[in-house]
Parts: sequence; C-alpha cells; structure tokens
Amino acid sequence: MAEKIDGRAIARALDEKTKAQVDEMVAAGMKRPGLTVILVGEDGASEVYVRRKIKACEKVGINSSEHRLPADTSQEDLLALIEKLNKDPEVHGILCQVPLPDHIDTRLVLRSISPDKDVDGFHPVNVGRLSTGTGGIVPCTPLGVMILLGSVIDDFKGLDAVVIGKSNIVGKPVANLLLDAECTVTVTHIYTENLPEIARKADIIVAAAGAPELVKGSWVKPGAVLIDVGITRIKGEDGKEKLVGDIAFDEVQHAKAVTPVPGGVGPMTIACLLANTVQAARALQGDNSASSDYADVPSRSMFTEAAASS
Ligand SMILES: Nc1nc(=O)c2c([nH]1)NC[C@@H]1CN(c3ccc(C(=O)N[C@@H](CCC(=O)O)C(=O)O)cc3)C=[N+]21
Repeated sequence: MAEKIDGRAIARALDEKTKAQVDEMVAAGMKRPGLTVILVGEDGASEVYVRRKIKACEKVGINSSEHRLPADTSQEDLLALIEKLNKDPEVHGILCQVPLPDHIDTRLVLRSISPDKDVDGFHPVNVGRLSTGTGGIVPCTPLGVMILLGSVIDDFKGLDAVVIGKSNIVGKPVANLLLDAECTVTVTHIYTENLPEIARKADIIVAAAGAPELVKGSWVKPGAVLIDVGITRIKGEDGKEKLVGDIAFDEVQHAKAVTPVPGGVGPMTIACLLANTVQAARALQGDNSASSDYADVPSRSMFTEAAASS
C-alpha cells in the first residue's frame, strides 16, 4: 500500500510554526501581520477558498480583511483599491483571487500588487527571483508541493521528476523548485507525446493538469512519489458533488506515497499563504531573516520539523 501523505496534518504543523512566529513578532513590538483578500464577482469555489483563507488567518493570529467586489467592477476601480492597499501600513499581504472576470486584464492586475506584498508570488519580480533562485515570495501551492515531497524524500539530488501541467501558478514554479533541489525535471502537458512512457520513468510525479484521473496506475513506476494538485468537482453516482484529482488514486497503490484529494495539496496551499504573509510582514518591517527560511526551498530542516511535529 502506498503511504497516504497527510496534507492536513503537515499543514497544521506548519500553522503552529507560523503562529509561533506571529506571537514572536508581536512580543517584539512589531505589527501583527495583516492579509487582505480581494474577490471579484461570485464564484462558488472561490468563495469557499476565500472563507477558508480568512478562517485560517484567525487560527494563527494574522489580521485579515476581505474586499468583495461585484462582477461588473471596472478594472480602474480594482487597480485603485490595490493602489490603496499597497500603501496601507497595516496590510502586509494582498491576494487577488483568480480567475478574474473577462473584462479585467489579470496580468495587469497581478503586476500592480507590490512585489513586497505579493503573497501569491505571482508578480513578475517574484517569478524572476524564483527562477534565478534569489529569494522572494514563493507561490503557495508549489511551496506546499515541495514541503509534502520533503515529508517523504530525504535526498532530491538526481531524482527524475515529471511535472504534468505548465501553468504559471503551479507547473512552471514547481519545475523551478525541483530544479533548485537538483532533480532532473521534465515538464509535460496534455499535448506531450508519450506522456505515459515519460511518467513511468519518474521518481516524482507532480500532476497539475486539471484533468480528472489522467494519471493511471500503468503510468506509475513502483516506489514513485506522487503529488496530486488537481481538484475537479464532479457529480458522484449518488448525485452528490465530489472532488477528484488528476491521479487515479485507487490504481497507484504500488507507489511509495501519494497525496489524497481532498486533504493533500489544498490545505498546504492555505498554510503556505499564511507563512508567506508572515514572511512579507517581517520583511516589510525590516527583518529580512524571514525570507532566507524560504530562499533555499526546499530546506530539508523545514520539512522534517513540519513532519516531526505533526
Ligand atoms: N490568487 C489566488 N491564489 C490562490 O492561491 C488561489 C486562487 N487565486 N484561486 C483559486 C486557487 C485554488 N486554491 C485552493 C486553496 C485551497 C484549497 C483547499 O483548501 N482544498 C481543500 C478542500 C477542497 C474543497 O473542499 O473544495 C483540500 O483539497 O482538501 C483548494 C484550492 C487557491 N487558489
């Protein structure tokens, strides 16, 4: 049986570390970290995620606020709000939930968030820092993926990693982090020929294509470590909504370890958002030691601490 990597437990452990950092900051007379989430329009899934993010902030002592804007909000008004938040000394992290409505230029909006407050790590400055291995804020889901991998892998050097999916939010940054960890990385996507064959060679598979149960049992080498980033909502046989990942979970029991959906990458995304907010709050208040914790992701000690205390 493959080990089921418990994303919820590892996220809880990371949250405890984050909470301790918040307490330490406040005790040292620094401002309590603050996160602002912007949600434009009404989208069922986005609302669930935003609610979870706000609740998670409360748990670790991060101040949070929420801006809910109607779907027909103009780009100009959204940019004006971001400009205001960029200048607000109580706000250390700004997250603008994507996808945005079609009439808004997402890239322009993400570029308008101050790189220092960009807790998503989506700003081109942070993307550039990540791809050159020079610190900055690492996107939440990719960071969570590396921590989950680190909970079962001791030495990444020379491992064969296959990333399925090439999004700016997951595929590309995950590939960069795996490269930094000295894996041999192959980035693939749904147009890749011989995808099953390429996957079969992998020691690590990160599936982030958004294609339900794409990765079959026959694609997986015995002993591989599998991370499932996909979340698709489908109607089950009983008519109830259920979540499926990009990996056919029941077929991959010959793997060494695999993340479930839900309870795998999702909770880590939120825990890393909180960690990023604390990092941003420390850096904005002149304490740059915070960023070095994450600059050399994956740092093995961070993973083992998180896993050990879970
Ligand atoms: N600017 C921006 N930043 C994001 O980080 C961002 C975003 N936009 N847009 C949407 C995606 C999606 N996302 C998730 C967060 C938590 C879970 C999560 O907690 N999942 C749980 C529960 C899943 C559920 O019940 O729906 C789990 O997998 O166990 C999933 C997905 C963040 N996103």
